Amino acid sequence: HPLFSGKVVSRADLLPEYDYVVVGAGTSGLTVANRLTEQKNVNVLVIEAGDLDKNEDFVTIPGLAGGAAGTKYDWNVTYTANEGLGGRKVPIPQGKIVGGSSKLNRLIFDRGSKSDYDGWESLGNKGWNFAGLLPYFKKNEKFTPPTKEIAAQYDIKNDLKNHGDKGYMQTTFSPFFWPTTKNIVKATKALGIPINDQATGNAIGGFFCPHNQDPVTVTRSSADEAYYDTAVKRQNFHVITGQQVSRIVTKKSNGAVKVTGIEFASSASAKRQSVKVKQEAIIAAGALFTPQLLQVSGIGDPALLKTINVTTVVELPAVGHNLHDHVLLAVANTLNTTLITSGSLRSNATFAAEARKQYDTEKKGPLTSPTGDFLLFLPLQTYSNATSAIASQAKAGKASASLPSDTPPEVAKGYQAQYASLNEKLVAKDSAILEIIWGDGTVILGLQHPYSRGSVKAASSSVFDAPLADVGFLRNPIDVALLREGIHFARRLVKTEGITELKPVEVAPGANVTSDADLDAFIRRSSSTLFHPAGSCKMGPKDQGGVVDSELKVYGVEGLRIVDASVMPILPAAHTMTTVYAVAEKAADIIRGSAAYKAACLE
Ligand SMILES: Cc1cc2nc3c(=O)[nH]c(=O)nc-3n(C[C@H](O)[C@H](O)[C@H](O)COP(=O)(O)OP(=O)(O)OC[C@H]3O[C@@H](n4cnc5c(N)ncnc54)[C@H](O)[C@@H]3O)c2cc1C
Repeated sequence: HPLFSGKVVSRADLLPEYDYVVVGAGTSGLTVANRLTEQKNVNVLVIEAGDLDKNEDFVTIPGLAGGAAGTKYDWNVTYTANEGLGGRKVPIPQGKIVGGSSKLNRLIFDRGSKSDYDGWESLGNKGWNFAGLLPYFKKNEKFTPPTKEIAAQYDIKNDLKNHGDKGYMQTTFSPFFWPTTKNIVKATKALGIPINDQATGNAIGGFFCPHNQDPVTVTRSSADEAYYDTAVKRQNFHVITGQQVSRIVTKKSNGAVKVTGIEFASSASAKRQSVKVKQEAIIAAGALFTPQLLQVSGIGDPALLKTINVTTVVELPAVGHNLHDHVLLAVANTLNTTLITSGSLRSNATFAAEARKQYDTEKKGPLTSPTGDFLLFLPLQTYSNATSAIASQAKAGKASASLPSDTPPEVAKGYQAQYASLNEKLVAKDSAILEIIWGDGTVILGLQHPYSRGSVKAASSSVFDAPLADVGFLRNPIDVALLREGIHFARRLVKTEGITELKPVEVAPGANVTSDADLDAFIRRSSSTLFHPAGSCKMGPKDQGGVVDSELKVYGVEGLRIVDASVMPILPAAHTMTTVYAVAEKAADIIRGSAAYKAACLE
């Protein structure tokens, strides 16, 4: 085809012009593109840098989930050297594939608490609260309750009114739980921690966690199976793969800047090609690549743009700031038990072969489980006795301790409001500070409301040079204190009835590591990512560092919206995929309610 060198997946003809061009066929991009093409008079092109997968086992089989990280389906990028981690560089997997990171992830499908989303509204985003998002959480999913056996064994009850049954995303519980899940549930009860249903807005305490997997085929349900497969036969839904968007093309007239096209290429040296945008460009390239694309297109901080030789089109210094991510820290124990554990899949070839046979023939057994069947999301006062000491430390501290030194004033002002909200979360009972993922002796701690912030900066004027993403982990020492308390809790947990019978012996950091100084050194030496970068083009008032308004429109540019993880003003205490889908479903409704969309439908 004369217009492009990549592959148009859905149709052989790329049109010169589309109503909507979506950048990135990932979790959010496919959701929005699917919903917009439900109206057949509107046409949409999705441009994706990666390719379609070939249904490899590591993509489809729940027990192998996460296996696509580090492959050609991953951008294989790394956060920049992190001062708070002693200069370490932490790899951050990001999907480069149709389906985006929903093809790489661990299938944990959970919502945050009501307080998390209500907090978005309090930061100046009208209508963005739990009640406003609930219809979209439901719209996304087609929920199937657990099998009778699992429900009975674990006493899992789900109120179906909190779930969707018509969505494209298949969600259910895996039909196999690793045996020591019973031990962690028993210990949770012994500690007096309540077990709730995460879908209700009360994702506090313990909960049994659904996964985005199909209950019949027992394979991953990603944005690809859910939103691409169901839209691909529509004549008005076009997808082109293997093409990286290199620039958002804009035009200035009468003082206004308007998007007119999208430019793309298959490689840094390939010829740039472009399509025209009739109504809007919708950016869904993820929390690291979306701000980079804006910057190389001249939308960002003039000081940064000057250093990379890009002419400023729209002055928006907040682009790329407020990047944050959940911090992961593992406290590891060996177990002495006759129960089978997930490590057997790697260490015992006979066991692994039997598990594979069982999966292939019956769709049962260990490979149906991505693990993470039971999670804990704990308020500070549930896992620590140091709440008032840490709350005083935070109150006495300066918000600026969380921020890079070159933070623009409006971003710092917006963060001041976040800091106040984070301080409230420290003492709240309805806000989780720490996640615990039990992995057969390994207690994974996930810091849910980190104080520290970083930024994404384009490294050059070329989108083909990986962006410089400084996630700023542990910049603020409060984050270290919250994790230190987490280690103390992990130790208490394994000394609790339920876990004691597994005879745990701590191997990392090791029982002899007890002083604050030694624990802090371990934390800085070992922390990494829980894979949830967000916030780098946050939704919020412009004078508080917002990049998009509450309709997800980029300030100062007509015809440009962002719909991915970068718009979250502050991370919820939850894994991020489910929230990304809800935001994208809501985004599609916002766009469909717009005058431009309605006018296009009438044409
Ligand atoms: C290893 C891993 C494990 C995770 N585990 C979980 C989990 O178990 N549960 C959970 O809830 N969350 C999990 N997450 C997080 C979750 O998957 C993400 O938050 C979510 O998928 C992000 O969606 P998105 O739409 O913002 O970006 P993505 O889904 O990453 O989509 C972005 C898309 O844009 C494309 N793109 C980028 N730049 C360009 C460009 N210039 N031109 C064209 N295309 C471009 C990318 O290739 C990609 O396909 C995990 C993530 C990872 C990486």
